[in-house]
Amino acid sequence: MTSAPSFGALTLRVRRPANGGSAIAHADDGRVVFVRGAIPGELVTATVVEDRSGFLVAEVTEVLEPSTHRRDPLCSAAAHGAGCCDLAYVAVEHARTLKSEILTDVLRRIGGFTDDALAALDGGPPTVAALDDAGTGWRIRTRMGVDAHGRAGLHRRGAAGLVVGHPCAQPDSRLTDLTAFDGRFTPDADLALVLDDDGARHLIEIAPADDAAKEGRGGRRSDGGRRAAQRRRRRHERARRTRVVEGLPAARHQVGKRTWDIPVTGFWQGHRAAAGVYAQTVADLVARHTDSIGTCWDLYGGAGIFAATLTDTLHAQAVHIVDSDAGALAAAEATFADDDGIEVHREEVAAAIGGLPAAGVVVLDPPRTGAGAQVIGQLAAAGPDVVVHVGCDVARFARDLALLAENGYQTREIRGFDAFPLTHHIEAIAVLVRSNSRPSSRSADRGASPATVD
Ligand SMILES: C[S@@+](CC[C@H](N)C(=O)[O-])C[C@H]1O[C@@H](n2cnc3c(N)ncnc32)[C@H](O)[C@@H]1O
Repeated sequence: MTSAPSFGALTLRVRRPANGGSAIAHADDGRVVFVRGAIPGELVTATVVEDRSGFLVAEVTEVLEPSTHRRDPLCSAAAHGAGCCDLAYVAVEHARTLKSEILTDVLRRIGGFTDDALAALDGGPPTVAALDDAGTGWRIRTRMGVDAHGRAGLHRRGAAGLVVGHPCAQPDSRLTDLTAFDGRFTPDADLALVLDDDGARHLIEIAPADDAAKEGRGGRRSDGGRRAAQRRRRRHERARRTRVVEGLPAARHQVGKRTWDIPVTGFWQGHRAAAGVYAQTVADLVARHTDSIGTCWDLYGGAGIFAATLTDTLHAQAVHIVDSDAGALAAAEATFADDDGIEVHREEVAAAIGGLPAAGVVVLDPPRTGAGAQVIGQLAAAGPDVVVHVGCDVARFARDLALLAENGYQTREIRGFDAFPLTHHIEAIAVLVRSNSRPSSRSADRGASPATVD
């Protein structure tokens, strides 16, 4: 990557949305320009900030012909340079329309779906649906940083430092009003904040990172470098001291009849409606595609939201939850202490699959990196009849669907969810069925019983 002083400012007609929050235009020489801060249809001037082989990246400096969907930024923090709400300037409903276009586009380009294949899906080409009516104030779990004066703030986009005194529009406002703590946090610490289902706030301070751990923040770097740095930061974070500032070390969340006590520093869906909607969606999609459900796997299962719905709604005989996170699995063990049918495996998914009993239904909910070729190959070799893929990065999700297709699984339905309003992120859930006649090596002992949906 080199800077491109020769390009300077460009005047561009912006054509269509791109995955990742930019919009696509073409420079006079025909090169593709990914424009940040623009809405398809607009005429803008933009400054080139990156010149990569084959395409440019530019940032809007002036909107000459604004879209009717342009809004004053809904997020004060983003308007002041924070990296939180990259689509804060787009009306939330229109952003959903753009996300639907992006979802079908990545399914075509990366997932290998033709227009006919998308039209043939149950429900037709997928769209991105709202999780609830709230475009703002939906987040119940968030992270913040602490500046040198002990004040909470949001990390800047693409740069070191914090934006202080300007709230982000994503969190429930009960979560991030921290003025009472101004000057009282440890400089350079991180904060984990959670609102539990009763509306109580839980706040943990994570001691300042050492220099290696700080690598994971800020600054411009290639995507691969950023992800590696994030992994290193997470590893370091586990070793950092934590201090409960308010509330408890774990927060209670409920889905259906089950409750979980999830560590404040651990993983739970960020949108208050997400866990319930995804659980219902998984149950619905599985029930549509199998009339027998015996043993299931909940891969990357965390605390076991899907294990619960497979057991409680679909009456699975046995569910194996696999996750590498000790905190999530401790929560799962406590929640399922009286369920003989639910077993917890603390392992990497790739290492665990070979040792699990055969399953007729597999739900996988990998992190943003997706499951990848190795895990998809192992999964397909085990030969479940039905696979449900829950993806929080649509490009990796589409790649995993393509890998599943290569391994004999046909996608039947895909649903998109606007689980991160004000940002470009999209959640998608697909159901696939085994379409080849290759028998599973372990299909004999599935112990199937009729699937019913409560
Ligand atoms: C998107 S979260 C989903 C968690 C859970 N399904 C839920 O909805 O709460 C991804 C989960 O994958 C786990 N994870 C990430 N990489 C893993 C791996 N290689 N093997 C096992 N678990 C992994 C994380 O600990 C995290 O709990």
